[in-house]
Amino acid sequence: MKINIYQFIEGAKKAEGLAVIIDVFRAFSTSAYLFANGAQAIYTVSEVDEARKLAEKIENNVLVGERNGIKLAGFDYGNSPYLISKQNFKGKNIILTTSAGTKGIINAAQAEEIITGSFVNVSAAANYIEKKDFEKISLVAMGVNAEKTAEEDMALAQYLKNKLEGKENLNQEQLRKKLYSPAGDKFFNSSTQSDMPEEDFNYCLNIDKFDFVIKAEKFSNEVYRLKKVNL
Ligand SMILES: O=C(O)[C@H](CS(=O)(=O)O)OP(=O)(O)O
Repeated sequence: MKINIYQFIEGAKKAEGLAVIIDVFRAFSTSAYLFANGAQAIYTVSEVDEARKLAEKIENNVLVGERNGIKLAGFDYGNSPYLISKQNFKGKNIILTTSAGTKGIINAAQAEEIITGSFVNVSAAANYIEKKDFEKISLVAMGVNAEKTAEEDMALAQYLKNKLEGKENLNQEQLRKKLYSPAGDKFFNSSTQSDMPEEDFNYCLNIDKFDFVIKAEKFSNEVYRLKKVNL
């Protein structure tokens, strides 16, 4: 198995074999909490207008999304795993657009298969990858706004690579210490607590809270559908 680590949209475009699109803070941590709280499917789109248009076609939908971390006007929820974890989404179809994570999925069209990457289900992803036995694994760290390295996304890429290669990893305490600052700074700003609450930091770094994988499948040219895969 050959494992490559890529970054940003260009990295997603290069992804081959099995692609893991990584967004720890926060899109794919939030996605896991959405599925854990009953979401039926998550439709990911790049652009805000596309999300609004899709909402006219998909029944029983809930609009979730942000730009610069702040909930979008007219959307039901922002991208906070903590706030999402307080709601029941049983049977709901989520329409999700975020600054980095959802764009990565749309751009990984050359990959044979796409799953999401976050700490909350990293061991499930590793087990899934081992079972699937692809020759090429592409780990794509989406970064901040898909254009600047995010330490937490690179940390997940390295953690997953280490796991697949049977190497030692940081424990939860060490990981939280490493990512507290500057990576986690955005969660400790008193003026943005309603969009990026401090609880999000630990919610995103709760290693292996969930034992399912999130797989992305093409729904239409501009839309991928995420589904929960139990191992
Ligand atoms: O909502 C988030 O935390 C981020 C905002 S940004 O990329 O850091 O500007 O969006 P995400 O797509 O979850 O990385």
